[in-house]
Amino acid sequence: MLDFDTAQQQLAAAGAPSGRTEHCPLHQARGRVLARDIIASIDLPPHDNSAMDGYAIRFADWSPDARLPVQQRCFAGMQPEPLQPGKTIRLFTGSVMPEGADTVVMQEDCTEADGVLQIHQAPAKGAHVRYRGEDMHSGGKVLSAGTLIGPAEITVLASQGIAEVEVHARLRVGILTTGDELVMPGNSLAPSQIYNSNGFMLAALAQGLGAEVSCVLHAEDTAESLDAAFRQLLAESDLVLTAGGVSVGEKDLVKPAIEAHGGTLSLWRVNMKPGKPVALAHIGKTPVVCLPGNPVSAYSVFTLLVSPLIRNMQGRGIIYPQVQWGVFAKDIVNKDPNRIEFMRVQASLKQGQPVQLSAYAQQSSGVMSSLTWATGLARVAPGASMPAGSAAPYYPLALWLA
Ligand SMILES: Nc1nc2c(c(=O)[nH]1)N[C@H]1C(S)=C(S)[C@@H](COP(=O)(O)OP(=O)(O)OC[C@H]3O[C@@H](n4cnc5c(N)ncnc54)[C@H](O)[C@@H]3O)O[C@H]1N2
Ligand code: MOO
Repeated sequence: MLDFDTAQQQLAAAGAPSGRTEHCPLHQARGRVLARDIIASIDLPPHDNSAMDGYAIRFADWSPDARLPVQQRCFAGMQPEPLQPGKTIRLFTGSVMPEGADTVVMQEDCTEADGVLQIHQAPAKGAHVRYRGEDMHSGGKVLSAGTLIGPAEITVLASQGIAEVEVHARLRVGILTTGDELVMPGNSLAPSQIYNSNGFMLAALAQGLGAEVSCVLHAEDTAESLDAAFRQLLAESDLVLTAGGVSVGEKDLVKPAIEAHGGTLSLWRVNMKPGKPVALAHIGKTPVVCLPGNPVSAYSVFTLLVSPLIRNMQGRGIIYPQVQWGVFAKDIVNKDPNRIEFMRVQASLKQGQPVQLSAYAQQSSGVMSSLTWATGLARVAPGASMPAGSAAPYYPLALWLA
């Protein structure tokens, strides 16, 4: 059996970014991946300015009974006059600091009457001033190529006046399910049939990572149906995912279909539970990853083994999200002596305590209800007995499926 961490690294390296990039308007950039470093073209803030509604003074002019005539009212967006000695300039949050002023007194700490200011609270020198370039410096790198663009990155890009960014072309993922027992949701079920959940699940998982789903196909268990499906998948996709039908059963037609398209499939038995059977092939440059048919197994394999490959092919700088730690709320046993168990767990946080991990009662790979309940996967070594309170690596789904 292939070691889980080795399998994760080998799969992550099974594909590369296509090199195709495109220009994307900022309002459509959320979820895209930067293709180039972003260098600041302006200092931010671009000038010293006030952090409060108040008055600009020269600190040296202040004394408990000073009376400072108001020289100018300077709103944000106006150019202030140089501050004359012994005077003050009325400012608002974001107003440019006048030349000669070094301190802002907030309006709650003073009173203005008949155009003269009296300050009741001793100011601190330099108070409430935001300095030019204290946030970003012209010429400095503000974002790196490979960054996933979210609201924070969009804020930074907009603040630099950037309206359009160069991003990696969206990764196109094609999905194939197989199995004659499967029926599409929306149809009625005959005896011995079940609904096809893997196709919808894998599409949603790929979209959740920011990939574009090029097609979701279901092939009958015949060579012709699979051949036609692979033709379409390969024409439309950068990465192909299949679910089911590649382990040890007798009706395994996925492997010959891949071989018929010039791929060589290496079937791995990865030492993970759920999710042992995983296969990888390349048809031309296109990686094809075959996931187990059990939906929970396919979900776990996607999360832990396929998501790093997708991030890598998207051109992202971080392909392995953080693995955190938690402690089990109850005693846990992994009865399998050979496979690492990735248990569906819910994490909860209480003040001053380590993250508590509660395992779903039913850990079988057929139990899909565990997926909506879980916040992550906890890793338990083969054969390990973990008394309540013992620490385990925790893979948060919020990070691993993003
Ligand atoms: N004799 C052995 N049997 C099995 C082994 C083994 O080592 N020896 N491994 C087990 C493990 S672990 C898994 S996981 C499964 C994987 O089987 P396959 O990947 O070949 O998948 P199938 O046999 O086609 O299906 C398994 C299961 O999942 C259901 N399924 C398949 N596709 C879908 C779908 N799109 N939506 C919903 N459910 C789906 C299918 O009906 C089966 O119940 O093999 C074990 N057996
Ligand atoms: O590994 Mo299978 O995925 O246990 O059900």
